[in-house]
Amino acid sequence: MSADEAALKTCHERINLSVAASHQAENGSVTTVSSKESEEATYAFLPPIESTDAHLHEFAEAMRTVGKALRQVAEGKAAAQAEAAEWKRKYEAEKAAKAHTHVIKGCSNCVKDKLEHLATKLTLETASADETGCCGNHGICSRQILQDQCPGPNRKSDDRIVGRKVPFRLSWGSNGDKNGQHKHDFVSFEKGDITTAERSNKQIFLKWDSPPQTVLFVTKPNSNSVHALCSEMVRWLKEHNNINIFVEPRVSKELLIEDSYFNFIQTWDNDQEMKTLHTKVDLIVTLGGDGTVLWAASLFKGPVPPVVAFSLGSLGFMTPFPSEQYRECLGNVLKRPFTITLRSRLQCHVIRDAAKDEVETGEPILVLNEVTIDRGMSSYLTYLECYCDSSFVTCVQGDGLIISTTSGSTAYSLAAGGSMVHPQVPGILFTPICPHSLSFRPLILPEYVTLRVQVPFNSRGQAWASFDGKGRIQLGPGDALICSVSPWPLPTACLVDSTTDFLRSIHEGLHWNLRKSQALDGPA
Ligand SMILES: NC(=O)c1ccc[n+]([C@@H]2O[C@H](COP(=O)([O-])OP(=O)(O)OC[C@H]3O[C@@H](n4cnc5c(N)ncnc54)[C@H](O)[C@@H]3O)[C@@H](O)[C@H]2O)c1
Ligand SMILES: Nc1ncnc2c1ncn2[C@@H]1O[C@H](COP(=O)(O)OP(=O)(O)OP(=O)(O)O)[C@@H](O)[C@H]1O
Repeated sequence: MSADEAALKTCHERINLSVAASHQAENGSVTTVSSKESEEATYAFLPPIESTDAHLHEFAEAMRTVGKALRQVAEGKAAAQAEAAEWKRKYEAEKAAKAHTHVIKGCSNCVKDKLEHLATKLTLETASADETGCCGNHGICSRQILQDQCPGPNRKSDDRIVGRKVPFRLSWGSNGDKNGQHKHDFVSFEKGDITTAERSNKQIFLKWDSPPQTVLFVTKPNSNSVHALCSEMVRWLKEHNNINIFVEPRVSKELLIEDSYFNFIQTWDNDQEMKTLHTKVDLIVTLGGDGTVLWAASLFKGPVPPVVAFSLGSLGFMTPFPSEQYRECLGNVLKRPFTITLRSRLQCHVIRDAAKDEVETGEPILVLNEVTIDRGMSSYLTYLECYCDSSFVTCVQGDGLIISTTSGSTAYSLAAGGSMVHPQVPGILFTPICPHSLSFRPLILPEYVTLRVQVPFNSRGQAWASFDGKGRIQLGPGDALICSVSPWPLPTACLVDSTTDFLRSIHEGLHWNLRKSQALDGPA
């Protein structure tokens, strides 16, 4: 072997070592090596080569540059990961602090004590009604909590418009009741609002303690048939049931232009007033398709009153009530117990330049169907790093990713190959959009996890997040989206029950597994 060949071999070996070190660095161990040490190591691997061969010299220089570039990439990634971990820690701390404040603000003692009291009653008391009208068995009454509400800063001004919400009770049933599991499994209240502190896996029934007094109408815009039905239903509810009516500001104007008869309807003037709607409204009626239910859910950033969704769209997965029979349907819902589906929602935070900035303290964006991160107008693949709690899930390379609720499983996620999931199943769907990989199957994760989707610093393109198909937000390298299940689900009234309604929607809406039956004649 000549001196030049020997020098070239040494050079190759050292470059391989350098590349291996960079790979190791990418896998996380780089955090133990300072950048200076790393720089020195690179030069130690590749000392200047004394050679008269110009090509060999050029080659060695090029390889040194490659080694340096690899090191820089690995170090950049490791730094980003370290900073991302730090930001997640801050985020969790902030969340914990907020939760603590919330509990204190919400007069934790009275609510918690009542819940504990009610839970004890659930297990101890007999089925006979007590003096508050609560059976104390197989359910929770909102009455005690409502009667004992802590005075809030806006209490007086809120009460001026309409009275308090009427109390109701939730109960559940399933064939498995005999095994006693129900003792640990209940839907809870916070000042009369439905939450999923402990999610029920049973069919839930809602029973008013006294008839509802206030109904909010949410209607699809620009539709004559919807407008006509809305005005008819408002009249009927007022005249036959003496119900207070709330409508959106747009609808209020339309109804008042139509007839001064509608002077009694109420609306809101600004976001602040809108935020207190849940304290005044007993029931929401939607007139439209699934998009109108999504819209209604988006008006409530916290607790949502039960929704009765009338179908005036083409598909209607979440709109089981036939609008032609509104008198019968509304009459039943106002007077009799009815079954509800608790549809979980996702709360999303966009964190800018995740590795560096402080936690965004803004309100979360709530979605009922899904949050989508896609490539927008870009013709490049999206490149997204996904984490589930502190575990790395995968890198998405493709058109994007859908993080969906079970209610959204029949929407965009389904179109991208995700499974259809019953809306009461507690889970989060993780569905890639056109992944450039043969083995990227969709996942369903448990409901308690927090997902983080991050655009890495070395991503070629931008990414775009959209929420229930609306409100697109651009995500640049370093930005991240944090997503977890909200404590505020959307309770939707069922026409029959949760499962019957779900199966009807996939049969009628999608013609699921519709196939002509085989003829009897044929091979024996
Ligand atoms: N390729 C796709 O299938 C695709 C693409 C974009 C958006 N979407 C869906 O559209 C939703 C927004 O709905 P929109 O009405 O405001 O927009 P839209 O008017 O464009 O309607 C989209 C369609 O999705 C249906 N849909 C909505 N939610 C559904 C659900 N939970 N289950 C079954 N079908 C559902 C609607 O009935 C409608 O037919 C998004 O949340 C997303 O899930 C689907
Ligand atoms: N109250 C509202 N205010 C503003 N926009 C609304 C409202 N209700 C619905 N929309 C929007 O109108 C669009 C159409 O609504 P929706 O999906 O209910 O009707 P549709 O398209 O006729 O029904 P389907 O989707 O079943 O065919 C949706 O994008 C939705 O976001």
